[in-house]
Amino acid sequence: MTGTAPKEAAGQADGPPSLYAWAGGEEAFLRLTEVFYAAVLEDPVLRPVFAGMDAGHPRHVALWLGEVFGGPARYSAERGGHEAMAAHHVGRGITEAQRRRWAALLMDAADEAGLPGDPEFRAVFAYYVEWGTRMALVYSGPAPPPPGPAPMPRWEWGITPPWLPGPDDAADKDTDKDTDA
Ligand code: HEM
Repeated sequence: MTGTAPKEAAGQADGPPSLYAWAGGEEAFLRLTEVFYAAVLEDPVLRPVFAGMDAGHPRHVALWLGEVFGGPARYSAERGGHEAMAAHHVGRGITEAQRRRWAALLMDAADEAGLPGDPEFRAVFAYYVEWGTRMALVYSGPAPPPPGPAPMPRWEWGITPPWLPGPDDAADKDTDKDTDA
């Protein structure tokens, strides 16, 4: 199923809400990674990679994604931030086939977990997933970037902000009324 963004996330007064709020907050990211890793463990390409994963892994990735998309900095506080996340991928030798399957299953999981299906949200989501999986490939490969503190990636709406009804729409309606009268 594909969801719609909750109305309370609209936040017109202060500009667009964060991607995190638009997605549905902590609960939505926890749902997403739960659905995703259940599929990963059934998948012939990815099962061998994740067979021995930490039981808390889905939750940790939910915290990471939440922080990337503008939520609270919980991955940084609880799991060591970017440096620790990158280190989890070092030496794993992820293949392009595994990367692609990871990205494809996460997109499917976004549908199944009911994340917003609007083109703007999904475009930014896909942008991050493409970038993030390619970075995981680089870190897992033969010449990873040197370890060290690096800023947490933070994703915003960029050139595809969400569509929100604004004051201009209301003004248009008033004008129509005046014309009709
Ligand atoms: C946007 C892309 C990705 C994100 C956001 C991501 C996120 C993460 C995070 C946050 C961790 C550390 C979790 C913790 O703190 O315990 C992690 C670990 C890991 N990641 Fe990724 N990852 C991505 C891509 C990939 C890909 C493409 C693969 C392989 C196909 C992969 C394989 C792994 C593995 C095997 C671990 C260690 C799991 C464990 O033993 O607990 N990741 N990832």
